Amino acid sequence: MTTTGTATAPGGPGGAHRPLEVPGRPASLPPGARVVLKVGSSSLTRADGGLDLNRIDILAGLIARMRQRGHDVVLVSSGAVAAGMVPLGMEDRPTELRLLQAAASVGQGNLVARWQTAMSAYGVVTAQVLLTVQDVAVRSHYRTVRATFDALLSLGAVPVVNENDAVATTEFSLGDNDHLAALVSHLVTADVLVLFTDVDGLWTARPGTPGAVPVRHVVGSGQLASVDVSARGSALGTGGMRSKAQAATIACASGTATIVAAANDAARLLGETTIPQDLGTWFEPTGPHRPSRRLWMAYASIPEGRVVIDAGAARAVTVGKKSLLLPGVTAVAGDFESGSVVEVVGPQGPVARGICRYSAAELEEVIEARAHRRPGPDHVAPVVHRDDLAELPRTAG
Ligand SMILES: Nc1ncnc2c1ncn2[C@@H]1O[C@H](COP(=O)(O)OP(=O)(O)O)[C@@H](O)[C@H]1O
Ligand SMILES: N[C@@H](CCC(=O)OP(=O)(O)O)C(=O)O
Repeated sequence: MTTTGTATAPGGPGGAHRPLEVPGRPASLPPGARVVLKVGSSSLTRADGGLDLNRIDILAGLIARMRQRGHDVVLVSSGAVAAGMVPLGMEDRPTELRLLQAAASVGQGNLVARWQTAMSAYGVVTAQVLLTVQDVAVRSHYRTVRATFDALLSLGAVPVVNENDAVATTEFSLGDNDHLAALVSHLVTADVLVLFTDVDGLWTARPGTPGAVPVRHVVGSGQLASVDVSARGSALGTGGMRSKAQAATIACASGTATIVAAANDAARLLGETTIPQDLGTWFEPTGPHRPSRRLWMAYASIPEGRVVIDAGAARAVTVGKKSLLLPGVTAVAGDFESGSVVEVVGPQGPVARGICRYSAAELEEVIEARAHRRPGPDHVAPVVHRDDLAELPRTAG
């Protein structure tokens, strides 16, 4: 993790945050709500390339007003690659990793400098937080990052977060900033996640497609089954609407309400206390706020293997809220030690992640003995105890 910040903190909302319940589509941002704002590359760049300074200034002013109204705000800002393209004379977003890293290295400094200039004009202190996948995948790092965010928010600063693209590799990158914003929402126990983009929220198909209409309210990921998010995003964005729907599902599963909206509507959404009902797509939380260890296991950890289970065990784990027991395990993939995080896969796909109390070799021995109808090792412990298990939501696409 890399952090840099400007000098003086004005104080402000900050402090210990007790998560709020945000049911339905509220008429206003709940007082004291902790908000993560994510702005996509497409919303931060001008048509002719280069950063859209006007947009940054408008958003900075809105963030300052939110802080005055008592909200803690974390900003996840894309745009490093886009900001680096003009100085490096690149006309199109590069696809080669080393060129992406070069563009991001040039652009990130410029990007955060712009945010700092814009926010300090409103008296807001900003802090740059650049994260790598290891910063969230390794449990001890995850805890450290959480403590850093806590400290920054309690001091009244607005963290400006991005992936540390200069050192990210394709194998280990966090994917896209929608996913990063959902992870950051977990890290700071956000009440609301706002994903700003270049369209008015989620539509039944890419806006402009004949018959496509906006979806204003989503309750549960089942509703996403009939929505087409397959069209790719803008020339500068990475994940399109699919990654936003997935991020919303991940945030909502752990108590964070999510709105996907056009950055053009930022003033209507954040400038007043009331939230217009005809704007963006509101995703309702589908579960309560969860302890950070479970969130880390489910969404941030990198599983070291897979434990395949039958339909009965999948039901016991998901519907019955039970521990995973040995008889339900049908196969194992990967070479992991006991105590590793594994993905638990049912007949319909992944259902949970958890800490496995057996090594892959021990589980294989049990499965082998069962297949040959001979007595197996005398194990009694659950494969994954309920306390070490985190269910996964079904995500869009
Ligand atoms: N069902 C859909 N609803 C809305 N937008 C969609 C849909 N399917 C694809 N898109 C595309 O997703 C794009 C936004 O994603 P992206 O370009 O990655 O934005 P950002 O840079 O803000 O992350 C929109 O410009 C739109 O064309
Ligand atoms: N970290 C990259 C952005 C990656 C990304 O997900 O971009 P976007 O789809 O525009 O939110 C950058 O700053 O350019």
